[in-house]
Amino acid sequence: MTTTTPAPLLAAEGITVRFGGLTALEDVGLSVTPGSVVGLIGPNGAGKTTLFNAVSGVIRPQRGTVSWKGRVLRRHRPHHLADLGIARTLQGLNLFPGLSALDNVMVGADRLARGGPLAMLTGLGRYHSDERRLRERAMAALEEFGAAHAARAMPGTLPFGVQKRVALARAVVAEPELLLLDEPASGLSGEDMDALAAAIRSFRSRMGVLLVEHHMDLVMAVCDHIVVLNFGEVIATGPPERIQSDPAVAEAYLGDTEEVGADG
Ligand SMILES: Nc1ncnc2c1ncn2[C@@H]1O[C@H](COP(=O)(O)OP(=O)(O)OP(=O)(O)O)[C@@H](O)[C@H]1O
Repeated sequence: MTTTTPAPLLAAEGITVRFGGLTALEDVGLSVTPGSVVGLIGPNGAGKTTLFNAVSGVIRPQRGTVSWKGRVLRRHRPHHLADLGIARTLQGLNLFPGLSALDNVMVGADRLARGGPLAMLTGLGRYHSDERRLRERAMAALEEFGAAHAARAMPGTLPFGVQKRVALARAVVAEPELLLLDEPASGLSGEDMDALAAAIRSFRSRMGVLLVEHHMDLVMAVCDHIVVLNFGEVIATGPPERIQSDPAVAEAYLGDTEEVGADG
């Protein structure tokens, strides 16, 4: 029986990033195929955020390429991601403080709106013809993440865990093909953490996921494939079981505040 690996949605190859004399990444690669959850882990300062930023177009590597569906992205910037079909959540929540939770999610649905974000917010353009559809879709996204009760609330009045659910709803409401998650578990505990794990697992049927995360329980529970960085280089790749028993990974984490196989 032959199995064919699906073509990657996202492929980063040979990424090298230097900040002055410091090499943050040296010849690093990873890929995310449709329906897979890829974890990017490593001790503090390993280069995870730098790679996330290179993939997102926040920084431009000195060497290497980022490809989307086989096409090299030469000058992409973060604001191009939505049009490509890529969504991301950042360590900060980045919710608009003056908009209700529902309106925040509707802004995320902008890719589906013909009127664009400005038209949607100001009532101009085709806002009215699209509004009900978008509102329903945004509400469904809030429901999916257990935050429908917060729809009318301003983000600042909501508990942190609910704000994170709103941010996640905003990221996926436009049905991206790839979701980039930067430390989504930070600041979460208990029920919120379980809900996040369930949500990420459920994404498999709809999109690929790249997860940068310190919380090892979450990484091991939801990832299909893990890439481990240390001092800007890939030191291990593979499924969670293999990573958990890899001596090089254990050694990299020695002395770090995070322990592989334990809570982050
Ligand atoms: N803008 C910058 N200017 C200079 N050095 C930087 C910059 N950004 C990151 N670095 C350095 O690059 C290296 C990799 O940093 P990066 O933030 O990517 O690591 P990380 O794995 O995300 O760490 P953490 O888990 O602590 O967030 C570190 O040595 C860091 O100090």
